[in-house]
Amino acid sequence: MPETIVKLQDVAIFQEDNLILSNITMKVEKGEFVYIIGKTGSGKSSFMKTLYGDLPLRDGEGHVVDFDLGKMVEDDIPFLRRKLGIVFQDFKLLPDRNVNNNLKFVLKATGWTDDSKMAEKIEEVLDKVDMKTKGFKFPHELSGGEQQRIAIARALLNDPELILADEPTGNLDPQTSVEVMKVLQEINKSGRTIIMATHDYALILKFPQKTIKCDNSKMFEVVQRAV
Ligand SMILES: Nc1ncnc2c1ncn2[C@@H]1O[C@H](COP(=O)(O)OP(=O)(O)OP(=O)(O)O)[C@@H](O)[C@H]1O
Repeated sequence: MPETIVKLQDVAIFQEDNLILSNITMKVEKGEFVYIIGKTGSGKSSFMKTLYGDLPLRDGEGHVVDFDLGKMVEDDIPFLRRKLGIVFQDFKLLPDRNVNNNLKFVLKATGWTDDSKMAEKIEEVLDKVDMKTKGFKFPHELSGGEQQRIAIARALLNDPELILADEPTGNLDPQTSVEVMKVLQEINKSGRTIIMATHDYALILKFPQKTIKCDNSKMFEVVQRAV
């Protein structure tokens, strides 16, 4: 039996009073890799924000991992986020501390206390993104692609059931984008579910996966060649 990670039924998404997307009905099963595409302003980020609880669900039914978005209150949001790994276009690393301490900060904030277990986990996630030797570097000492790998490592810290990546290659050159995509693909192959918003169509063609388009306030699956 497939395990459903995201289930939306007749969802409408608003920014303030503006309807951004409507009639969204979809399921994402465990292990899937799904692209969300669409032109600027079509609602990709609003969709992602709804999934990670940054935009409240006002209309329809939505389940993300084992959270009912419609019943969630403010205090539930951190618990939802612990089940998610979120990756942004602009990396969002803390500039005042090195990679190890960026990762340790997240572990501590999510309840980890044992120093040796934290060190072990940090080594494990850095290894997954091929950055094991860069733990003592500060963010400004890393390239954009390396910073994004660290951001992906950070997203893996709490073994998330779902990774939400909003334009993860938006600030990267084409070659570095491909390298970051390979990392995401490896992570997906190890069984993790990934939803990635992007407008990089070249990347989608290179790494074809299920693709859902936001257009004219609607979301629908597209076949690759019609992208
Ligand atoms: N915080 C906000 N308050 C009000 N309106 C917003 C807010 N954020 C986004 N919007 C509006 O919602 C619509 C969808 O924006 P969204 O950021 O979801 O699109 P997007 O597809 O992610 O675009 P991009 O590719 O440029 O990131 C746009 O019309 C935008 O102006």
